[in-house]
Amino acid sequence: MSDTANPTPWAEARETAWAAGYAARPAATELPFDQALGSALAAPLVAVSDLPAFPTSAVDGWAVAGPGPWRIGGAVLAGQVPEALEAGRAVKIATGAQVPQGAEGIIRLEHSLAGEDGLVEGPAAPEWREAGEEAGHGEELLPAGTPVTPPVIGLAAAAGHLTLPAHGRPDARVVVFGDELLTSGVSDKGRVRDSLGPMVPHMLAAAGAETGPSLGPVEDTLEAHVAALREALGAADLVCTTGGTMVGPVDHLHAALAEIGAEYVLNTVAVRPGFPMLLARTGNGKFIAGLPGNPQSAVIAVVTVVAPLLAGLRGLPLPPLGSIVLAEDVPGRGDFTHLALVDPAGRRLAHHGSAMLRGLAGAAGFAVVGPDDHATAGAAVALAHVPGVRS
Ligand SMILES: Nc1nc2c(c(=O)[nH]1)N[C@H]1C(S)=C(S)[C@@H](COP(=O)(O)OP(=O)(O)OC[C@H]3O[C@@H](n4cnc5c(N)ncnc54)[C@H](O)[C@@H]3O)O[C@H]1N2
Ligand code: MOO
Repeated sequence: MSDTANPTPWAEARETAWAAGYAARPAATELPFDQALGSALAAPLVAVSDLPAFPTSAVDGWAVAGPGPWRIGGAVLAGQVPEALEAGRAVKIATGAQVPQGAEGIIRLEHSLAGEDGLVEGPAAPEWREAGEEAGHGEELLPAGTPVTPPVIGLAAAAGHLTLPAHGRPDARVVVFGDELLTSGVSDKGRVRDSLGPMVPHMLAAAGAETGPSLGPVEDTLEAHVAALREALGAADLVCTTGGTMVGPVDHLHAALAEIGAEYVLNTVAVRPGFPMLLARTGNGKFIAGLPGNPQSAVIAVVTVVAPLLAGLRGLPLPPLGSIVLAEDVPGRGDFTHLALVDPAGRRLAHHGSAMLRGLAGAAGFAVVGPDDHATAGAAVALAHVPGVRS
């Protein structure tokens, strides 16, 4: 818990948001692969058969038994169960086919000489994968806690599974506040285009949430804010609001949170930009992340609060920070953390004002300059990734 006079240090805010999500993560259930993707294994992954389940040819060739030359008889294709091979016999075998019992070697097709006399010759070697070579039946393949990535799904399928024990994907919705916002056309006469409504849902999806189109812009009255929050919370585990985090004449977020009985997990963070962000929890355990209205500050709130919270809700560890070598000096921001936009070469981007998205659109992420620090060219500093932005 914090108050605006006592903002939470940035690193602590990430951990607090993650811990709140982890404590509230749904019970693990057996989920189809596509729903388990992006979560963490809630139990070890175990092989349901030997892997491979039978000796499997690694090449296209001739399986042979006994001393050569060998008399050719038949073929064994992938998917078939071959008969045992007698000494002096050769059978054509495909890569991936089950090796017949009694086979002592396989001659690669390109190394073989098959004559019109029905005999084949060539160097025979045990070019197959033994049953259980990769894993034995019942063996633990991966420990609980392993992030479910596409290769984990492939391995699970190979090992005989149809589902994985994992934490389901949280539902998240964006609610955009602000009478001044337009959803089409160009900014003019005091009205500006809503840039957060079209952008933030994609970041939530990249951070592991199930999401849909943003709601709003919501009228700048307390009643409309409360109604929009209630509507979004009816369908979501996490509601991300944009704007209204400060104390301007039409900033109703704090009053709306009080009205619905939500309690702060975090209220302001010692970071620039992004200071007025917040995280609150409702009486029935749902979350509201208040993203500041300035677009870059809103993204910093996604990085600081929302991505760690979603990781916790999926049973994953706190998203790790990367690292980047700076190509130029980056000043600190006093006793606040400074999140500075840098490109992949470690150069600061122009157009990095908190109301701007131009720098962010070309960035590798945010270089982290800690409180009371000043980072110099050549220094390696932490890099905070933006969900959906590869770096
Ligand atoms: N007296 C003070 N005023 C402000 C302070 C402060 O410390 N004292 N902090 C500034 C900081 S830092 C930020 S960040 C903003 C946060 O304001 P709110 O979260 O209340 O956001 P709004 O006032 O609603 O909007 C701010 C700004 O962002 C534009 N905006 C809002 N939503 C969108 C959107 N969806 N798409 C595009 N642009 C958006 C809005 O038009 C405003 O220009 O407060 C400062 N003020
Ligand atoms: O912190 Mo505000 O979020 O600087 O623009």
